[in-house]
Amino acid sequence: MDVGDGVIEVSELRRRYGQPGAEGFEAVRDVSFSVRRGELFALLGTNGAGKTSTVELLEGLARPTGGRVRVLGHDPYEERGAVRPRMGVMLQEGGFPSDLTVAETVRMWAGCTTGARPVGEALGLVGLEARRDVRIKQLSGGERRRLDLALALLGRPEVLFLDEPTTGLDPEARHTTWELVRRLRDEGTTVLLTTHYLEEAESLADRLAIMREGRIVASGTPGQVIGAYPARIRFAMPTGWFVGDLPPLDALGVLRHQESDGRVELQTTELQRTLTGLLFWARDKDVELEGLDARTASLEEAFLAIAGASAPGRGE
Ligand SMILES: Nc1ncnc2c1ncn2[C@@H]1O[C@H](COP(=O)(O)OP(=O)(O)OP(=O)(O)O)[C@@H](O)[C@H]1O
Repeated sequence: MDVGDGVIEVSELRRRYGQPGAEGFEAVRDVSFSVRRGELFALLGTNGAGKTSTVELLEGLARPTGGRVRVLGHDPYEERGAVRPRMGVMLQEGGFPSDLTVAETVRMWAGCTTGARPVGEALGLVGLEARRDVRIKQLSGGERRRLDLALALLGRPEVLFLDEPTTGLDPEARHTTWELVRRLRDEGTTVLLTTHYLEEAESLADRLAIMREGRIVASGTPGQVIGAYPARIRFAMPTGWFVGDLPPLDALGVLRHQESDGRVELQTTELQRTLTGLLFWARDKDVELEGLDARTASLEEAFLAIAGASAPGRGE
């Protein structure tokens, strides 16, 4: 993986929970990746895969047990003062004083932020201007999430860490947030995102990594990760014809096939070759493949195959 121009550089990172000397539990095991300036990198994985444990090390909230982290060229734990003013962090739980209003909260935060945006501008970014005088305890879960994002953006960060930023947002607010994140990325902000919404990762990420049991088990552009998984072709076998009447499936690049009630599903990593062979066969036999549907794997299918390959285990 490229290093050098990496705004975030992580190599052989490890994090163990528990008392030093005791066996404990290793939540991050030998993780390496780098994120370039203006790139949006998504870290995916099932619950407990180690995403938050990794991101907290990048945010300088804990010291790694092993390996190395650099953010903007600095060790985020040892040189926190050099890095913190240049990063924006949106944690999974904001935790604000519930009696303050939205505007008071932003103002309080601005007091400890260098070069903070004006309150109105920060709230405008996330569509909360109209809620500025509402107390935190009266906000909906989605509005609190948007306030979390406004606070993360307050200091115009060069690096933005977003830990499940759209959890609890309605579809419209989620799309608005995606637009905002895209705009920030296009303006040069480097973004590290964790999310359980695969559509979000597929739509936003320039590159992504999937974690399982503390390790990265797949990484690349969404297209590369998806491309490693078979495409599917589905159709109804024409009346009077059987799968055995098709050209030899392995010669068409088919990896697996199944048939049920006359519906056939073929899996292939060579979608064009398989589809062409199938369509030529149908034309030669002058039959129609009803309900013909051909599609590449989705990130969700790839994710389920990769991340769900075995149950999370402890103590390996
Ligand atoms: N303070 C802690 N002490 C001991 N174990 C912990 C601690 N924090 C997290 N863990 C364990 O480390 C593993 C990784 O947790 P982590 O929160 O990093 O996963 P995650 O991928 O962010 O999950 P989620 O998607 O649920 O947020 C889990 O098995 C979790 O139980």
